Amino acid sequence: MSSSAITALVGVLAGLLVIEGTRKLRQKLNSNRPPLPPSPTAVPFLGHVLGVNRDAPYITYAEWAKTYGDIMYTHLLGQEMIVLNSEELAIELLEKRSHKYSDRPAFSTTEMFGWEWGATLTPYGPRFRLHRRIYHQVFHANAALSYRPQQLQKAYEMLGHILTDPAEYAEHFDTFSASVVMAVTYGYDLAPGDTFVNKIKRAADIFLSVATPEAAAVCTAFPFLKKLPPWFPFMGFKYEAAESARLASEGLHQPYEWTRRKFDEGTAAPSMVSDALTRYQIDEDSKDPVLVQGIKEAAATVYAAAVETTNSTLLVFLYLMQRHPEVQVRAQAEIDKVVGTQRLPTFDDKPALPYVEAVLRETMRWHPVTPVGVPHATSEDDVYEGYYIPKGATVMANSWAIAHNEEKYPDSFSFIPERFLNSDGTLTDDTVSWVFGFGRRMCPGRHVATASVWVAMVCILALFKIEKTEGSDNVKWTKGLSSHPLPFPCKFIPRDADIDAQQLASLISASQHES
Ligand code: HEM
Repeated sequence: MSSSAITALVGVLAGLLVIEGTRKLRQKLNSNRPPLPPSPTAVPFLGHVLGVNRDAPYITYAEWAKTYGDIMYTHLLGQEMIVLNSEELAIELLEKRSHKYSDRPAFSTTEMFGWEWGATLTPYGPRFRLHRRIYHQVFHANAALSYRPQQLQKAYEMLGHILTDPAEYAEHFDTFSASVVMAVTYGYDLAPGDTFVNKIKRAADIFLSVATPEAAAVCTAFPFLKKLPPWFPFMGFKYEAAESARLASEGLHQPYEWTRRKFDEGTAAPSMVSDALTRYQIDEDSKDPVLVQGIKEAAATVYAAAVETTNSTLLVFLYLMQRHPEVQVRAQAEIDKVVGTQRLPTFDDKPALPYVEAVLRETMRWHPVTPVGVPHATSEDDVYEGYYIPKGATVMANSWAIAHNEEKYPDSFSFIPERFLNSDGTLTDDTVSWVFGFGRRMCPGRHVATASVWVAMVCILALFKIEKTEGSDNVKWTKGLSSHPLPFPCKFIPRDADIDAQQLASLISASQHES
């Protein structure tokens, strides 16, 4: 649903909200509870819908924090929201009181788009615990080490694709991110152009671009909208919802069934799904349908949660590199000293490359690709520092505001990897873990994610110099829950002018011998 459609809908239907808003307000005035957190002035009953920058709400919230403080209350068409604008507060509530703050808001559009099974959206309860158990078993820090050979292999393949076809780098990033995820989740070896994952990708793309929180808020406030046909004015998004629902259902079952077949034949490569089938001794799906459904849900969610975020981080990295040749020079000097020029980097080099790690951390800090994280929700009422936090409120930790906390990150809009280095060149303790969220919902794939982004970055820096070209300064950024630059023109110049596919193959072979 477009922004103008939402605004028009809001205008037409505002009157209905007045009745509902009056009822809620009366209820609130009558109770003896403590005050809500500070809040900007709202349009009566519509809330803050008109004051929030819809393309980048996190910027509005960070601005408001200067006046109202780090904890704020807002509401959007009756949906109450608490915005946390500091890392300390997010830890205080989302981690230390995680038993109350680990639910997810019930987006009324989720089911319409066919994503009601998504682990990222699951309410805090038994299904959530099953998903998290499966994730923990396969993605905890030590388990994540076992995926490094696949990650390295896929990064080397990506270098070959960029070398032969640099203009299509965004597609190569995507293939890299998707192929790591498919290997890790299903043991599936994805080739470029492979259509196996297109369904879940398309379903995730539709959901992320169309099922915005604003569309959800409108449908929640006016449930009858869900019943209107797609040809009804402003309801065009329902065509996309129907397509998303069909694709999401196929994406939920088909990749699982592929791995199940391989598992039964005894030819399945190690993966999250085959690990779960072995661990829970599921020799037949009918033996424990609830568990099998949980495995399918956890696995299919990984694709949606991992590909876009990994890919987005690589696009931010590229954007920063073409603007900061001095950072490339320093990183490449470090790589050349440790790795040399007769092979490519491997994970064994990681501890000896602190500057490259600092570039990774500064990239994730400079522009968090999920700027308001993924919203949590409260499952109970709470009181914090005298403020009332209602049950059912959406709670957002504003990563954007955390990234731009000038006390912790001075000159925060500048890209300065050195901020993560001590004076002796070793790394500081700040791993920017907050970009992966907080508490019981914190990203379970963070160890896999940082390894994927690190290996892709270090390999690109080892082989190429990235330069601006015409159009490089005209970069557009995506809007919504996930934020990253849209592909922009830039040059990948091989650092060794003579390198060709054959020489790259020799470098790869020397590196594999080394690792
Ligand atoms: C740079 C890449 C990534 C970033 C920035 C990122 C960030 C996040 C964030 C902010 C959340 C929400 C946390 C919260 O609610 O507090 C999340 C959730 C999640 N992430 Fe990631 N993620 C990345 C990559 C991955 C990867 C590679 C995987 C899987 C291998 C993954 C799997 C998940 C899942 C399943 C959830 C939902 C967890 C839940 O709701 O309980 N993510 N991620």
